[in-house]
Amino acid sequence: MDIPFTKMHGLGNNYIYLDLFKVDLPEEILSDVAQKVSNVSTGVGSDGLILIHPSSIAPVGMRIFNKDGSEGKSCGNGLRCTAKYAYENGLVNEKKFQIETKAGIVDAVVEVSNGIVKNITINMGQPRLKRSIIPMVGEEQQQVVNETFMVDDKELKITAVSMGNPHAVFFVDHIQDAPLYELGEIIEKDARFPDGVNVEFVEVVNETELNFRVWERGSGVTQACGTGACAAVVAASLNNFIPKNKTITVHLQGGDLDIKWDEGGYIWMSGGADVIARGEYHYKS
Ligand SMILES: N[C@H](CCC[C@H](N)C(=O)O)C(=O)O
Repeated sequence: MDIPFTKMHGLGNNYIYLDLFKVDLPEEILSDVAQKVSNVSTGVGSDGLILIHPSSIAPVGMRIFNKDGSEGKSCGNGLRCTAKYAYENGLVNEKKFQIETKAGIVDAVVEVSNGIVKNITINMGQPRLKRSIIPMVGEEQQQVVNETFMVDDKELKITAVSMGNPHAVFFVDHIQDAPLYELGEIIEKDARFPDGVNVEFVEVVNETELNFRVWERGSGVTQACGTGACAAVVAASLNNFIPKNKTITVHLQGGDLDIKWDEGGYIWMSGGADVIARGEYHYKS
């Protein structure tokens, strides 16, 4: 099956995007397509697969599948790329519009120059903080802020945040010392997270800057994670490392995102998105 695709990235967090306004794929092959197309040797190579699809509740919808074929519920970098694609390909004709995700509907605003989307701001909604919603085992109504979290014989301090997808945030003194490869996969698959978890290590540079690295559920280390950057700002604020309602610059491996947790409790994410290539993927089941 030959499938037209667009490869796009947000700060190096790259996905293969399929436009389901133009192609139709059976639900049962999506996970297999995600695994195969993401393979850098035998596929196109990416952090996963994103579907831009018709929606009955918004002008456009977005679904994300990780490199391992698992489906996530939201994707910050993916939402910025989806907004860019939707505007530049005429799926929407306003600069402000909504996008449906499995984590709920988000509001997008695109900044355009000569018909090209240069920057995208997304209202990512409100963070979910109760253990039962993260989800994380333990007292259901509790939040998880600066809690002791033992991994083998290592004592870590965890703050857990959901942006519709689960994030485990750990603060470190120096980002270059973050145990991304030693602990990323262990924590991702820890039984205390029934659905698995995205794992972020964060260094507080000052009260308006964070350094950030991520091990993603289902994809491993990526250059950037938009929902993770939102979770990092929420966690830093909950720990009183940074103020609320101020724009925080998050320095990710692939570049910077501006994030604000506003007085209404909404998280705003602003950053770029780029097209890498267009082509035709020869999928074999
Ligand atoms: N890279 C994405 C997050 C993917 C999340 C996915 N790994 C999961 O929740 O399973 C982002 O920019 O927000």
